[in-house]
Amino acid sequence: MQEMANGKMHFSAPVSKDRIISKFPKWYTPQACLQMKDHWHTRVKTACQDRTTRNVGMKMSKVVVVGDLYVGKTCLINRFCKDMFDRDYKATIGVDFEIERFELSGVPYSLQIWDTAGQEKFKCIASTYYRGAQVIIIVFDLADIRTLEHTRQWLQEAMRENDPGSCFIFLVGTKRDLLSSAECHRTERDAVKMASEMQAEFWSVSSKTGENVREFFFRVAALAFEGSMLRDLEGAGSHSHIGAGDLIRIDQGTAEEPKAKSVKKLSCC
Ligand SMILES: Nc1nc2c(ncn2[C@@H]2O[C@H](COP(=O)(O)OP(=O)(O)OP(=O)(O)O)[C@@H](O)[C@H]2O)c(=O)[nH]1
Repeated sequence: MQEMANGKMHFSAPVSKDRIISKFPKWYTPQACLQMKDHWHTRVKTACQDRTTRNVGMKMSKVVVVGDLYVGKTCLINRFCKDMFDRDYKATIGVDFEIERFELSGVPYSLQIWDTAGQEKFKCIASTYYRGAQVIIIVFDLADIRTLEHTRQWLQEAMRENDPGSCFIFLVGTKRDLLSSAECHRTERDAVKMASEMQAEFWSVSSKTGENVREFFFRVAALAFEGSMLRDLEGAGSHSHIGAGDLIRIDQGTAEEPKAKSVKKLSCC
């Protein structure tokens, strides 16, 4: 770490090369995407070139992953964060989280990714962690259409704790490796309709093969980062500055530093 002029710290350890995002990542399908542009917002681009922005500290957004049990939430997160896939099912008890570090257009940025339990008996605990999300990822199993039908309910529950105008919503179908291309096409058509209704961006992935997983999380990181920068810029008027929003403030020697790739388990047990 390195000390800043204002007494705050930022991480000096370089972000791993495969987490550097320089070009704006593309959507999965134009029929259900949150933004069709393929470049950073001009104000964000300008702010990223500013040294003050680059040195301001670590910005972070909260991402909450919800959906029925067994749809593959944990596997999705593990494929991206640890590049691993476990065939054996272990139910999430309560919630877990991972912190994943990125560098976007030269600016350090983190996603705090919350994995919640899909099982009914753990819902009450998991839902207490929904608050303050900048991104909500609703996961369903492409091979089990009932889980797509339940996504409306998951969205309602997540939005009960959040302001509709302040969240990016993603609808993600998992296990595409289990479907033939004709089956996949049919289910994706239904999912695109659902995503449009929810004003969500749709993605179709396989955590087993890794197909589209990295692309998906890069898209999440880019949209969340840009949204958070724009919020800061809007409030930048006379008092604020870039990074004032979700900046993690770390004073020298405190234990507040989130360890990259650290995992926390929180449960009722
Ligand atoms: N073939 C295939 N199996 C998958 C995929 N993703 C997950 N699975 C399997 O589906 C099962 C459930 O995956 P999990 O990630 O544990 O499901 P979850 O949604 O986190 O479940 P809860 O923690 O109970 O909410 C496991 O046996 C995984 O191996 C995938 O992309 N392809």
